[in-house]
Amino acid sequence: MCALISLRCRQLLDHRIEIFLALVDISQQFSENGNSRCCHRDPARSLEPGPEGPETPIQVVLRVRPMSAAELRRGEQSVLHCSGTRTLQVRSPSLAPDPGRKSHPGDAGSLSHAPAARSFSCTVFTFGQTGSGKTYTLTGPPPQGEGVPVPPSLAGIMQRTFSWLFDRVQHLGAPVTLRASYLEIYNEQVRDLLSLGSPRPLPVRWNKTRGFYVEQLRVVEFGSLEALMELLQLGLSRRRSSAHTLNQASSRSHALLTLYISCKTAQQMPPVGPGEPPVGGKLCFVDLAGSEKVAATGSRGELMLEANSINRSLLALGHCISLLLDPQRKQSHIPFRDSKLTKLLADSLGGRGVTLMVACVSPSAQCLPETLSTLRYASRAQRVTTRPQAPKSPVAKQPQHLETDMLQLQEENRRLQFQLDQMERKASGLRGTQMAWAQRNLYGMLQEFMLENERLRKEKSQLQSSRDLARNEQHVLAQQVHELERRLSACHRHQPGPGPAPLCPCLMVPAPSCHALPPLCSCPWRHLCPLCQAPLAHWACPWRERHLQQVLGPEAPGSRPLSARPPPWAPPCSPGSAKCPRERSHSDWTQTRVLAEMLTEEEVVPSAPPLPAGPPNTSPVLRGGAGVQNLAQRLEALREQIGSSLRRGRSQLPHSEGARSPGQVRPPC
Ligand SMILES: Nc1ncnc2c1ncn2[C@@H]1O[C@H](COP(=O)(O)OP(=O)(O)OP(=O)(O)O)[C@@H](O)[C@H]1O
Repeated sequence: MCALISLRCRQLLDHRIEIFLALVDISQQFSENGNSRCCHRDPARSLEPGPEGPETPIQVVLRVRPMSAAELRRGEQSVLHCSGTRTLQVRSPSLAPDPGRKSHPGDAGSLSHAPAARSFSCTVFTFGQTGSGKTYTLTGPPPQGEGVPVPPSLAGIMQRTFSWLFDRVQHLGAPVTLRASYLEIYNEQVRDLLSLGSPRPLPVRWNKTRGFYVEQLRVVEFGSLEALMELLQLGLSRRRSSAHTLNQASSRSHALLTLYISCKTAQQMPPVGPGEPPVGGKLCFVDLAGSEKVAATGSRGELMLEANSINRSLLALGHCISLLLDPQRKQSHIPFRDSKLTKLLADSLGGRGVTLMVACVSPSAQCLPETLSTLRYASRAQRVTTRPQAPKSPVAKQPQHLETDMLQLQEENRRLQFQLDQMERKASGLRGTQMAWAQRNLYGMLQEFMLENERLRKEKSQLQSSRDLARNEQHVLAQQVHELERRLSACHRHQPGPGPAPLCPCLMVPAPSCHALPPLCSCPWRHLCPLCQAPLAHWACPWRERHLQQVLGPEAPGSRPLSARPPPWAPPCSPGSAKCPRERSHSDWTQTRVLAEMLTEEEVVPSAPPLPAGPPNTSPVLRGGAGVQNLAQRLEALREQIGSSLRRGRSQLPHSEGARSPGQVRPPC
């Protein structure tokens, strides 16, 4: 026997445990043992851990068991020969006359193992014809009797891995929790091999975080190698097996033993629901039941039904593998739901784990067709790639993911329903035990659909209620904002005034009505005298009265009562005013101010009269977009105009006022 794998644990920065799956030189291990052979490619590249993340091919190795006593008794010949570590030779008169020929191109010879991969989730599974040595490879020979230990050289992969693991955990020094679960898939039903009572069928469920998992599966914590070995023996003793022509102790079920390795400290572990395995490293050993030709094994009745179920699930597995090989199909749907086996291996085959497959074959000439079929299977499987990733902690689901998941599940349900209908039609032609078996299976599937739908409905209602909550929260927030705004404006209203309003220096009206409305104040001379440019804050223009008369003519501030004057914030010339020869639109004026404020983000106080009347402006005043761009151009033009008009005004306002006629300095309006 050999040690195909060894495990290494190490503490990660994020305080979880990572498992390294290190493939060791299998050929050496096998030749040490001497009673079996293995072929693989490139054994030298074995111990270096590979990079995490990129696609990693499934590792496939081949094991050829020695001829059994029964085969020798029957006078069968051995037709398989390993030459070196890379080539399997087949000597079969029926196949080809050339004794040195490879079994077929690219099969055993191309069974390779790449540099070791590492991941949290590792799977080792054995497959091959019935009696080819799968169980033996994983668990070694059965104990010869009470208290007679199996020699370490004959121990199976599992026992070797267990002792290596304990060794490493002790050296690691960190507190580590080790747990195990052990189940079998018998006649498409999952049974817990570690259950306290008698094993009963358990449902397989799916969720985003865990993928497929078995509900209510017992996960047992263990602290010593002996305890783990006991769990293994307990499971092995409960597993279904029967005798047939090719194997006296043939396993009638697929068995999955899973070890969960996680950090012990509570704060380093995400919360785990009752019965859920902990998050962390995972190592799964899968002993597939052997494919069998019912005619060759002589199976009848119950045995035949078992064989059919085994073959069917192996077929589903093969189907998934071939789809996974196709890069285009890989992106689309892989029918992992077609059987319990493919569901539970979905993660290993198409997911985030590292997988090692051990193809087991018998060297007997009688088994050659099955051997070749196993080799083809292996050859295909080794081209399947996975992308190793650390499992994520079970965080709260994102609603949008939840919705997508639900849609996917519903789609699957529809498809499965269709299959179920078809099967039901087929089953109607069956009789007796076959009918009973078919009914049992159909009923199981139906039950699963119902449970899954129930779960879907629950998740949907959860999603709905979380949305309602969000909406309510939004509503409450809006109300709070509204209330705050209301209070703020009330505060402003009740603020004490600044005292008696000063008079507007230009029009001599009380300032509140003019200056208290700065954004809309249209008083054109609020800051600068339009004639001499003196700042209004220091209104000291010696010609003030005359300027005002010049600007306003007979409408000068002192010539009529305040009440009769136009409001100071109105544009100097009202729209449509007959007195204004160059009429400007009031809206132009306002528009320009709004725009200027918008562009400069400051209060804009006009420093000159509004625009001369031009073609009607149709562009709307918009915050942004083409309208704003047009207006910005117009504003620029306006500035130009104001500048030139001011320059002109200044040049016409020399310090000797006698050089000027009154009409000359009158602003445009
Ligand atoms: N490497 C080996 N050395 C010696 N004997 C072996 C070896 N491999 C298998 N055998 C023997 O071959 C027989 C069949 O092995 P095993 O039960 O492991 O086959 P299997 O593939 O698991 O069959 P099944 O699919 O029917 O369960 C057993 O008697 C076992 O002891």
